Order: sequence, then structure tokens, then C-alpha cells
Amino acid sequence: MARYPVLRGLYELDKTIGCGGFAKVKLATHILTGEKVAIKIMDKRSLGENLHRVRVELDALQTLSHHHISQLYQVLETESHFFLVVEYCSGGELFDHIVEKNRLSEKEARAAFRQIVSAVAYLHSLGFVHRDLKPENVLLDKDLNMKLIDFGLCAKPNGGLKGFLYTSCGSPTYAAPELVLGKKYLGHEVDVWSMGVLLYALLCGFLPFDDDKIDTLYKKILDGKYEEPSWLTMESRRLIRSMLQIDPKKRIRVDELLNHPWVMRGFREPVCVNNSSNMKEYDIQCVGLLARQRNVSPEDMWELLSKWKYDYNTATYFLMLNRKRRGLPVRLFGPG
Ligand SMILES: [NH3+]CCCOc1cc(-c2cn[nH]c2)ccc1C(=O)Nc1ccccc1
Repeated sequence: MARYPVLRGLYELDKTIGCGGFAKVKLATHILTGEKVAIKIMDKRSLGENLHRVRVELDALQTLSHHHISQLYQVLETESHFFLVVEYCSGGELFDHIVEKNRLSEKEARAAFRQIVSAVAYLHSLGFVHRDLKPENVLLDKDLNMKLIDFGLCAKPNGGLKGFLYTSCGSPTYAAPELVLGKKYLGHEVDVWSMGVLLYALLCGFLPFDDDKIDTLYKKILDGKYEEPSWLTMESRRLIRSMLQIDPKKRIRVDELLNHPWVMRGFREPVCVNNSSNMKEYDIQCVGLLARQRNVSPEDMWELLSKWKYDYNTATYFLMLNRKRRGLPVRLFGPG
């Protein structure tokens, strides 16, 4: 008997691939396409006052569509649970890749960092801030593309990016000084700080601020002093220093990162911001195939799909489109 009857006939659950505060993530197979997905399962009872965060995450994920952000495919809700069906990233966590390789070369770190900056700049351009950027929340797909995940702490300040935030959240190790001090802060500035910690981890293989005791860790963050290993080039040191500025007003901005000399080295183009994966465009082959499967006309199928309800049709369409874009044959299993 399926543990979650609502998924029966739609997804086949496999192993658990992640366990967080009030969510667990399981690997699953989308039955109609045979594609692997990740399903984030949240028990409403354990959510408590975090229930509003799920609404914020859903609002964000239903708006976002970017090559370097784990795509939302379907949302299911029962009396006791939320289920977020999202893009599976078979390459696992960036964190594990850094540990495995000890540290990345400047060239590898630059390629990864450009993709992360692209996703964060896109997020900010839509008025969202992530607030929990850390290597565990940057995953890799099978082509080693970066995929940002976990928008459970993201926020959409009402005043847009000028709007202050007050909730202290995210992981202390990557938290900006103003967050640690509990001051009001601007979300995009704390995301830049966290990206600085991320870049440092990519290039060094360890964290700039770390300590087992939380108050010593906070002191180190507020002091803003960290080791600069000998292998760091002057340009890398300068970029990291500009991101790990204690005073958020002195911190480099995301739009300055897009064409920063270090980010541009070896590349002709600045980081592309609206690298939207425009999954919501009409594809005659996928619409036709799904229409036949559902025994409706392509017009009626598109009429249904273009409401983007993030139901099983949305998931099936997005997954078919994914396969087609990877040059794989588009097919559906099952009757019809
Ligand atoms: N720290 C990551 C654990 C949870 O894993 C995911 C979470 C989301 C997610 C959560 N919220 N939004 C997206 C999307 C995908 C994955 C995933 O594919 N993880 C994984 C894959 C292979 C090996 C190990 C882990």
C-alpha cells in the first residue's frame, strides 16, 4: 500500500535523498514519462508556524523558471502533507563535489560561480531573495550544471529589493554580519555575502568562518577576518574581499558581479541574467502527444496546460519538454 495514496498511479517513490528541518526529499519516478524527479514531502503537523514559508516557497517556485534553478513540476496537497515535485539533480550536492576534489581550480570555480550568479541575479530581478545560499543548496544535474534549490527561506520583500527584512534565518556559517546582529537588512545584500562564502568554499575547499561554538562563529563573522590561502590569486582575493564586506553598503552588488573582471576572465560575455528556461512555451509535438494520451484535441490540451496549474499535466509537459531539449525521444507510457 503506497505510503502516500495521493501519489498512487502518478509517481513511484524510491529512496530518501534529503532530510531537512520539516521536510524530507525522496527520489521518485514520474510514471507517464519514466523520468526521475525529486519529491519534497512536508508534514503539515511538523510545519507549525513555518506553514507560511511553504506558501512563500510555492509562490516563488511557480514564478521561477531558470536553467540554474531546480524546476517545480507539480504541487499536491492533502490534509496532512504538502508534496513539491521538483527537478531531480543526479549530480548531488556541490558541497560533496568540493570535498571530493579538495578544492576547485579557478577555472572550475569561475564556471560554477557564473551559473550561481546567473540564478541569483534572475531571482533578484523578480524581487525574490534566497537567504539560504550554501553549498548544500546548490546541486548538480547530470551535465554538472548548477541548480539552486530550497526556497523555503526565500522572501519577497514587499518594498521590492528596497524593502527591509527582519527575520533572522539561514545557516549561521553563511550568514552575513547584519543578519547575525539581528539588524534590519536588505535581502539581496545578504545573498551577496553568502555567495562570497560559497566562492571562498569553491576556491579553498573550506569555509572562511567556521567554529563549533556558535558565539565564536558569530564573533569571527562580525570581525570579518578570514585566512587567504597562498594559492588564491590576487584577483580572487579582491573579489572575495568585495563580497565579504562587513558593511553591506560597501559590499559589491550582484549587477557588478555580472561583468566583474574575475568573472569575465576567459569569457566574452557577462553572466546572462534572464537565462529563463521558458518552459511555458507551446511545443506542438509535446502538446500533441499529451492530447492523444488524454484523448482530447491539441487545442483543448493547450487550453488546459496554459493555465499552469502545476498539476500532473504540467509535470508531464515539463518533463517531456526536458527530454526533448536533451535530444531524447519524447514518449509516454501507459494506455493511449
Ligand atoms: N541538500 C539536497 C537534498 C535534497 O535533494 C534535493 C532537493 C531538491 C529541492 C528541495 N527543494 N527544492 C528543490 C531538489 C532536488 C534534490 C536532489 O535531487 N537531491 C539529490 C540528488 C542526488 C543525490 C543527492 C541528493
